[in-house]
Amino acid sequence: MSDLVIETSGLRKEFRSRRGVRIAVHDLDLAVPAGGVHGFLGPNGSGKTTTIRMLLGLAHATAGTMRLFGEPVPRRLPAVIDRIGAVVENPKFAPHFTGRQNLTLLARTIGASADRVEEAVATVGLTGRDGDRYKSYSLGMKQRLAIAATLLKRPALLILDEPTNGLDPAGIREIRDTIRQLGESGVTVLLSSHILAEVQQVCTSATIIGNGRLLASGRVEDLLGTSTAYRVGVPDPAAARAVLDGAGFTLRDGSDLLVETDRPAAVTEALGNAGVWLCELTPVRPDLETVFLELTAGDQLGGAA
Ligand SMILES: Nc1ncnc2c1ncn2[C@@H]1O[C@H](COP(=O)(O)OP(=O)(O)OP(=O)(O)O)[C@@H](O)[C@H]1O
Repeated sequence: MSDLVIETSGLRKEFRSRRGVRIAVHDLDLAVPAGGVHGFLGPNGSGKTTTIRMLLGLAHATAGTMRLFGEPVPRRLPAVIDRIGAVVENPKFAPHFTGRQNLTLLARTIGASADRVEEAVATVGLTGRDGDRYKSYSLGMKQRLAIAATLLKRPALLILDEPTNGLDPAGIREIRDTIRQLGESGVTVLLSSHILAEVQQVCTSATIIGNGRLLASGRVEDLLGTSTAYRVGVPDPAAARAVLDGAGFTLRDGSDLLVETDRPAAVTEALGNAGVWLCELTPVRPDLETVFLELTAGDQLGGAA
């Protein structure tokens, strides 16, 4: 029995129109392990929403197979849907009702108890603002209420499609903190986004797609790789540059003095021997954005043909 919460194999989606066939999702093998936050990353138009819509039975797959909690979907979706919460499109809430009233109504509809409303409000950090009318909420609060609504049935899998779209930095941070806490509480979160910096801070694993194709997948640590460059801080960078160059080190172009090496002690030694004293030697790891841009370089907007 697989411990993958989401699994697709050869998943494909073609859109046909008079202009021809557009392949939005291209034989995609997706593997999302249980627990933690899994980033589903790709540029605009790379097929993230289409994939999510297929997983949730909102769009038909042209080919391939999908499993949620080990069950083949869409055929067995009714058996697992109660374990899944999703924010895919803008949810509809009554603008004149408070956040709490909206959640209470929803809880009654799905047969969830009043404690769940309390719990969901607290989890998304809306306690204290849940008595305010929905129409007075900031975009970030609206998005958090949408997440709270999905938590009423205590899902084991939460699928969030671009939850920070249109939010300002404060709103992004609010959602990020909420998502991180959910991941830490044991919920598996699939977080689709094209905003890398923010995703890097919450994801434990990630899948990167471009033009509907899988480009890379794995633990964020592994996707980033290990650092092979160090930032050198010295009072006289020109002198240090000359010393390191003379000692045969590879230096990167740029305003910072960056040296590529797997022997940082040798940098210290070379500079010390020349009487140039370090005040900083910091490993520089590639960030997810760099990895992402390298992987998706050349991808055009829109699906592959
Ligand atoms: N109903 C549709 N008919 C035709 N083409 C579609 C349809 N839905 C999506 N597409 C195309 O499929 C491709 C993938 O779109 P999708 O919305 O899945 O990408 P995305 O990665 O979610 O992008 P974004 O980050 O902009 O939301 C795009 O080229 C899009 O234009």
